[in-house]
Amino acid sequence: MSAERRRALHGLYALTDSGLQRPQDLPTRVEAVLSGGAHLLQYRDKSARPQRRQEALQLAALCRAYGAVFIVNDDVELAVTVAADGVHLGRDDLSLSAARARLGPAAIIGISCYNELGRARAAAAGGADYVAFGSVFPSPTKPRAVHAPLELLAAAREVLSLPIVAIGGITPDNARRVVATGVDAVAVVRGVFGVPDPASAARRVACLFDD
Ligand SMILES: Cc1ncc(COP(=O)(O)OP(=O)(O)O)c(N)n1
Ligand SMILES: Cc1ncsc1CCOP(=O)(O)O
Ligand SMILES: [Mg+2]
Repeated sequence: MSAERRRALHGLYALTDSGLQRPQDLPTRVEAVLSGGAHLLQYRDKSARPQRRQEALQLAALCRAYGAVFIVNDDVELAVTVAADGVHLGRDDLSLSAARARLGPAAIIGISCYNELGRARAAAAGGADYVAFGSVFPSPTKPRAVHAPLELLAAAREVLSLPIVAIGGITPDNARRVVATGVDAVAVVRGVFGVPDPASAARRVACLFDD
């Protein structure tokens, strides 16, 4: 992986949630998080609302303006439509190989590995650009997520050379302990979008990483 791509997959990775604000407030909230220093943004909307395309296009433009990476969750066709930088895929989504065939070699493809190192090794061997482990802490956004403890993140860092993302229950108050395991990025929903001041929450997490 190029040094430039490695640098891009580093720092605060903010994930949207359509339940956390009025639809008309989403771009302003995202801009606040980007201005606070998020390096990556994932459009994560589990609904089938027809506005998804328009929202994703708006967020893609904002990310371009801030030099942030724009990732679409689950939906490879939406990623193509809005010319996203890549997609994030879990076990219920399209396979890594099918997504790579559709998106091409330049696309960033992230894979959910839950608490399974074996799944991460397979993703790395299959050409994933990053792997994600979680939930590190209990997550109100995904209450049934399996637990991926800090010790697993540290063990993953020892054996994996591709970028590692930690997710689940991460907030400005606990992110330092997660970053200390050596992960490349922390993925956060409520810790930045579920608070009154998203820009300052984002700043508090982003400043834990060297730039
Ligand atoms: C960065 C990141 N990590 C993990 C996930 C979870 O993906 P998945 O397991 O497919 O669950 P949903 O998010 O689709 O509900 C993620 N989206 N992003
Ligand atoms: C998508 C996902 N996968 C594991 S936990 C989680 C949700 C993370 O949201 P929050 O940062 O609000 O805990
Ligand atoms: Mg998914």
